Amino acid sequence: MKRLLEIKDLEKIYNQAGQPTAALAGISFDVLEGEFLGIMGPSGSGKSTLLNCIATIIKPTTGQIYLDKENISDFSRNSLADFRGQRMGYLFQAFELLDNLTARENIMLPLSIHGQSQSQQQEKVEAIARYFEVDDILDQFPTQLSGGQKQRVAAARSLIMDPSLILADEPTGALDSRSAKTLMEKLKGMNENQQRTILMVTHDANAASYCSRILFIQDGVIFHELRRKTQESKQAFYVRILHVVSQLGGGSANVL
Ligand SMILES: Nc1ncnc2c1ncn2[C@@H]1O[C@H](COP(=O)(O)OP(=O)(O)OP(=O)(O)O)[C@@H](O)[C@H]1O
Repeated sequence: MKRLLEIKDLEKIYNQAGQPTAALAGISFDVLEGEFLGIMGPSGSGKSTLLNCIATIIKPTTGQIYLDKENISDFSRNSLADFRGQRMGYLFQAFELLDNLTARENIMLPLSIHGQSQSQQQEKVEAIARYFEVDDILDQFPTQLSGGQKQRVAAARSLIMDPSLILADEPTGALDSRSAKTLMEKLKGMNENQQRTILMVTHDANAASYCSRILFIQDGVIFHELRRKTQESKQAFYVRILHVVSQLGGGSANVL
């Protein structure tokens, strides 16, 4: 399978009160097209820094990130914004919906920015809203929606441009377990049926058990990797994830 994302010797040094601190300490890995990769690790291990470097929100100190063989650290500001919008979709813990726009307008926003016709936009929005089971609330505003509905609207928005890569940072972090399950099943469905590539940072072992592979990071480097075996049940994979989590000294699914 094709390598969609290549991370090479990525280092990010922050200055903390005059002291250089390595949030990423030379991390390298690849993500294959169609993978659902989880990133787990203790608080402060560098997960968000890694995701934000890939999202081109922050610049690494050294190292390279290739998306589809293009070095995304080489992009000029304008092409970067374009690139971000079309090639990557983002899903965050805090939904990041615009409260003064309806669910429909929120989902449509990336399409409007990239100049698609109204009829094309409507069709696409309705299809993706049906998939995420938010088609009946499209004309409501975010403040009228439950947390689960908001996150499914945000997920629909992150996928509306057909991005090559979806970046998710704690997408279930603010959801109750039932809403989290629905969201994860929808994302997994997109991954399996449409070969969408997803990279997800999570503290939640249950959400992580939907992944095909998990990288555990600590002190800005990879210290362990788990791969879901062919035919392995989600439950059996979950138990293996918990085992690694407990070895890290957390002892509980939510401590990482
Ligand atoms: N803007 C910043 N300036 C200085 N130091 C930072 C900055 N952002 C992160 N750090 C430091 O970099 C390290 C990694 O932080 P990061 O947020 O990537 O970890 P994380 O694994 O995502 O943590 P959490 O699970 O708590 O969100 C930490 O030591 C953090 O204090």
